[in-house]
Amino acid sequence: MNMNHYSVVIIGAGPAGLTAGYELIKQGIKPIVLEAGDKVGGISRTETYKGYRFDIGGHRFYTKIGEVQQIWQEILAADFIKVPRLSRIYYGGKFYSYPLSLFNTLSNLGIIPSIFILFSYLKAKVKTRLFPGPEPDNFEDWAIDRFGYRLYRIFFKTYTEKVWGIPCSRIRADWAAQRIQGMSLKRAVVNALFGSQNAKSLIKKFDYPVLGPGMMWERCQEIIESQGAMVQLNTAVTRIEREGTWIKSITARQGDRTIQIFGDRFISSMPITALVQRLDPPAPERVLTAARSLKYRDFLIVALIVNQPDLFPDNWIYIHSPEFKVGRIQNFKNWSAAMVPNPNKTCLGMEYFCSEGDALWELSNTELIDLASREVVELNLASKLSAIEDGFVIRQRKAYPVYDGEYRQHLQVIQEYLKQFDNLQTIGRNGMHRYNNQDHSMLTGLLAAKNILGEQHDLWNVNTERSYYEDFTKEERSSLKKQSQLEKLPTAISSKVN
Ligand SMILES: O=c1ccn([C@@H]2O[C@H](COP(=O)(O)OP(=O)(O)O[C@H]3O[C@@H]([C@H](O)CO)[C@H](O)[C@H]3O)[C@@H](O)[C@H]2O)c(=O)[nH]1
Repeated sequence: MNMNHYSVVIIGAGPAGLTAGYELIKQGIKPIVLEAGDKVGGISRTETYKGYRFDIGGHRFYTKIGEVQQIWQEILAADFIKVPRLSRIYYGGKFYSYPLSLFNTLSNLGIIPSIFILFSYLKAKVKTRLFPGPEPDNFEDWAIDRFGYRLYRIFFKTYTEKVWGIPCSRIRADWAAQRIQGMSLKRAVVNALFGSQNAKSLIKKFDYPVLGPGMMWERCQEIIESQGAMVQLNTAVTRIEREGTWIKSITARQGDRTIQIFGDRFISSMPITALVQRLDPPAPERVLTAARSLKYRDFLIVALIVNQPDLFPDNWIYIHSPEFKVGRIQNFKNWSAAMVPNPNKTCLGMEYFCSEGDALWELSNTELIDLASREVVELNLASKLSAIEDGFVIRQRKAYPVYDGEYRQHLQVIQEYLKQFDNLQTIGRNGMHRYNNQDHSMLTGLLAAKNILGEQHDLWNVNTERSYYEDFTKEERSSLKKQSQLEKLPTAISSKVN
């Protein structure tokens, strides 16, 4: 067995792990990064099929976190493009602009249903004013309180249930509080009427690496390696050896080789459940039980190559209608023209939310490509089946940590146990079982590295203390703009690499 010692060992080369590595090398520490997969970027990687590039989901680069914006600029400044945001919701045979536009919404819904929606909204408002109760703990009650039943049914229930595969009444309100708290009907109407005149508005343009999000992480890997640190791919952690509450080493499989890596400090972005289950000697039974009880939602994407140049103008479309299994459709050339090798063709990402082992997950690739092809034609987004030339399937395990009724207490048990380990920090989406976006995952990686350098940050507060929402005030927007102009100046690291 091969054995080595490193001052810092990082598990996972997704956005969180690589950000930790990047910060450490900037400060002169050379960590080793171990990645189970064959490429870097985690869920933010870019896959390629016959020259067509696609995301696992869609990855916009926008953030309110100055430090993250700075890292993006340092790594990729010249290779970002500005992409206009356009997305719509498909429901009941109609397309709704998103964010909602008053005229489009009213004309799609019709006057009478719109009046019913308004009354149901007012009913919810009157109820919460006259009979204020405790904050609802499930998503259904949370959304009805804020939007009224009818709006909830059209714009939240069906899509949310597709994403999570469980009824909205079984999803904790924490999820909504983290993702959609800032929205209200009143605000949607003000936005629709006054657009950018409104104090806060959703971003209309976002940054995107010209070759997809994976480009950011491949470049980050290059920078880390150019400074003498190592990113080892195809390296799956199989055991984490501990002495009490001190991690001593990690055993990993690299093809048919087994390696053991000793370290002083460990940072892990692997799923927190797997981390706990790989501890040796094993964690206490109550911690293992908690780990077995946390759940994930999986995801699969069917990339369809269509022999038509322009199918629709959106970056992506949400498919709320329950009669379609597809949840969201990405049109990658509308993110960056360089994502498709032939401008006369289109590559769509048909996204299906599912759970490993369920009927969708178990379909063969051919069946999935047939299903996606049929659905895209029935949605009138592609003209005919014969226009679909080819397809490719990617299955992504553990795409989303599930916030069901019990997750909090299970996570608490694991968190309390892991907090006793002085040389281990968990970061990132699955590393903390928190539905982070890329920027918040990166921030946990950045702060973990800073902790190693002597600062003291509580990673479990990230995303609860820093705002998630993608609406920006004019002040926030102009401060980030100023900052990114400053950051276009080469820094020590980016000038070395470029
Ligand atoms: O045993 C294991 C298990 C996993 N890995 C690798 O760890 C990487 C984790 O990356 P990722 O799942 O992408 O998670 P991370 O928190 O670093 O990144 C976040 O970014 C966004 C995302 O891009 C959506 O916007 C999201 O918040 C998080 O995904 C991955 O490469 C695994 O293969 C391992 O090495 N060993």
